[in-house]
Amino acid sequence: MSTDPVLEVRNLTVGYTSAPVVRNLSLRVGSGEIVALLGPNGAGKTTTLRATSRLLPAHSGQILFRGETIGQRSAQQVARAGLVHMSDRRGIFPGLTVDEHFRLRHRGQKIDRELAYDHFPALRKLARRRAALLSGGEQQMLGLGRALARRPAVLLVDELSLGLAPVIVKRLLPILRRVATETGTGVLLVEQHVQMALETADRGCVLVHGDVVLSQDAPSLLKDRKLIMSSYLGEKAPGEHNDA
Ligand SMILES: Nc1ncnc2c1ncn2[C@@H]1O[C@H](COP(=O)(O)OP(=O)(O)OP(=O)(O)O)[C@@H](O)[C@H]1O
Repeated sequence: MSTDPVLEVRNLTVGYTSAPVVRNLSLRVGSGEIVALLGPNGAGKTTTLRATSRLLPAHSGQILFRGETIGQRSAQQVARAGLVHMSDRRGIFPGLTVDEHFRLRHRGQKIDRELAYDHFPALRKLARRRAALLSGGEQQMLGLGRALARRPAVLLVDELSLGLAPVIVKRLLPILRRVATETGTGVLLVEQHVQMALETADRGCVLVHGDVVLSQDAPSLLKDRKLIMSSYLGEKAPGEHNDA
């Protein structure tokens, strides 16, 4: 894994009104690195991702993508340049088939359909099925397939696990790991399954009330997972059998 930063967030302050939701947040994602952004509900994780992909204007701070500031660029421009945001809404069109999703351009950008199927071979036999009829896990594969087929330099993933059984998330996260390691894509991952996120990630940041309270390598955070969950995430750590 290289440590070249493909994404750097410096002193980001952002919110929806004059009151910031996230304050002075700084983080770096290296080439081929997965960074998990953890935190309780309402901590500002989604807001951070939205500001990073320019969907939400920052109050202050800098976002650097491949070493260049993107503060003046639109969300569309940064998406085309390779900073891809996979939101919790997944970008699924219920009336379109799987294959149509992979043929459809994304903001004018062609999608590598074969690459999408290579990542998710299970979708080949569902090619003609409309997205509305797919299971939640299959829909997530479709959204992730579309995102990965654009060969992102940086991928922002918001709640891969939303509405899905942990067993499905457990199958999807290794695909992210493989893509990051093999292609150098840097991944910023918001994930509610703390154990699984840290098993996949290289590093983790814990965000509480808009402030980064902890930033460490994933194995160290995993060791202290129970303490972190009770101290920062406002919940008791579930037994291994529940979360693994
Ligand atoms: N569009 C919006 N307008 C106003 N406030 C918002 C908006 N979206 C989010 N917020 C507020 O900003 C704060 C941070 O929300 P955010 O969605 O970033 O948190 P989160 O850490 O992703 O939480 P969760 O884990 O519950 O998804 C919350 O208090 C939320 O109510």
